[in-house]
Amino acid sequence: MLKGFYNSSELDFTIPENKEAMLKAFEQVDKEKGNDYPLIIGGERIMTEEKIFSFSPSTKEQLGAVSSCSQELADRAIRTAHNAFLSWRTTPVEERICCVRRLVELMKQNRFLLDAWSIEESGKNWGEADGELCEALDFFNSYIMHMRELDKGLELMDTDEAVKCIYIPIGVGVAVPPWNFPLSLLAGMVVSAVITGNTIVCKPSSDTPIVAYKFIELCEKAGFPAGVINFIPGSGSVIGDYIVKHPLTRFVNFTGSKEVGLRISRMASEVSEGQKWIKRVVAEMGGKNAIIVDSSADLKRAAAGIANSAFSFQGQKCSACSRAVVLSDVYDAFVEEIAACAKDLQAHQGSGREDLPMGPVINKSAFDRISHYIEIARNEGTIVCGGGFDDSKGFYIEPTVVRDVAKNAVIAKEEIFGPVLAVIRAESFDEALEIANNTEYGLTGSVYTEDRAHIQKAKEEFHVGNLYFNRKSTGAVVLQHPFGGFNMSGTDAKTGTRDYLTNFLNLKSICEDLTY
Ligand SMILES: NC(=O)c1ccc[n+]([C@@H]2O[C@H](COP(=O)([O-])OP(=O)(O)OC[C@H]3O[C@@H](n4cnc5c(N)ncnc54)[C@H](O)[C@@H]3O)[C@@H](O)[C@H]2O)c1
Ligand SMILES: N[C@@H](CCC=O)C(=O)O
Repeated sequence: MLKGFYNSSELDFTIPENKEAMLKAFEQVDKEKGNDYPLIIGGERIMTEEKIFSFSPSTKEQLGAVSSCSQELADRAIRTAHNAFLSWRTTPVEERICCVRRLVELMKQNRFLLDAWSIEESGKNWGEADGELCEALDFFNSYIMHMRELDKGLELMDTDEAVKCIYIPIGVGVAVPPWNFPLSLLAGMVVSAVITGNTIVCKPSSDTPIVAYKFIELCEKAGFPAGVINFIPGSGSVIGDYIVKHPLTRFVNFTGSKEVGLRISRMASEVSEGQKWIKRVVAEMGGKNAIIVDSSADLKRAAAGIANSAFSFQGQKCSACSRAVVLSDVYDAFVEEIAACAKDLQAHQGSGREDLPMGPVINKSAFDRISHYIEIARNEGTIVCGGGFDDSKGFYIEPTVVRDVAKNAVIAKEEIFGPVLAVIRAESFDEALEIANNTEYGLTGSVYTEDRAHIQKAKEEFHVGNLYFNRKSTGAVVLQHPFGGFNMSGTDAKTGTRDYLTNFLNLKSICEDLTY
């Protein structure tokens, strides 16, 4: 069934033409700086008095402003999406797919500009930004393939009656993505909704609204009818609860923190006046991911993989490793290796535009939260590398390695979402597994080992949605490593898969007695 699907390849920025194209895209970003972006409801562009300002985390420079949606306009967006649903739901699947295919082409044509805006707003480096664009393309291509299959309905038993069981769309969805994958996660939410025949109201993160707007503009150009995709940046506290509780909202697709995910889940379970359905919620949330380093592991390889998992994009991936659980007999040797990797990264940190291995964290509030955890770390272990932070020019935090952290320490239990790694000692492989599982989360995990029996044991007992061996815990690739977490990490929706699309579909079983 996967015949014909291929993963998109990331650009090689050592090729001069690619580098030049990227620099040109930054020039274009500079020209566009300071622009004002509207809401888009039913194809209409609406400017509001209230604004959300986007800032570069690398330099603190203001990049532009987007209109901020009120509850009244959010109501209009949901009603508009509801009206658009009445015709979009019966639009043939191949017509919907045509729009998505045009979107794929438009994304490719606008690749450098999308990458550049993503770098500017989120502080990621070039490779991370382009990797994200590839992930978005992979989502689209996988959803095209899955939708064609789903459109055939379920295979049923032969009978004298005419029977079929078909997938039908369910209604208006609300997409609430995070800022850390401002393009791929938002785009995946939008396209999974509309390719299945639903309509969507998208509320981007207030940290990355411009790259979101650029994507929605391409959706319009791709030919999705007005009202099918609506764009309403807004504050979570002003319109967040409102759009979740709205009686015409049929499903909510959320990715973000545990706190907001649980709030959405609670709000969505309450029935509003006039509501005729049980709302569906996809909520992909945080992690406190562990990588186990076994006695038999290649320590250099483990340290390199863990440094990449813990510090790339400044530890701001839900899949990032924030706990290294290391067997006692290799503990000291491993700490030396990981500290050396972190020191090397520390020397290569700068703005997103400089395209270095490490950049800034997203904003002042993240900077304050992470630096607060570093202060806690000083009392909970020994910092062997990093520990410094500086927000004079942008929001920079050094890659920080903390050794001798107890398994129940605060920095071993809470999601920090920054470049801070706790190194925890385990006396046996069984204890290492117990420590790895000892959080409320269950998103990603990895084990570095050459012991087959330990690999087998971890396959059975390491309870995470994405488990890896002898590699980093980040960088899931669509349809190679379907992504989604257990426990408080979320609903395990596994983006990119056929199962994922069924979150947004009903199955209708139809039977006709032919003897009548
Ligand atoms: N599991 C995954 O696949 C995955 C992927 C990326 C990020 N994450 C998690 O996301 C978090 C970081 O992202 P973040 O800081 O954007 O998370 P967040 O929870 O602060 O915000 C996520 C989104 O929710 C919106 N929001 C806030 N309050 C709301 C409300 N009351 N109602 C509706 N929407 C509301 C925000 O504006 C934003 O668009 C981390 O915890 C990270 O682990 C998880
Ligand atoms: N899917 C991404 C993480 C997304 C969350 O931030 C990875 O596998 O690294």
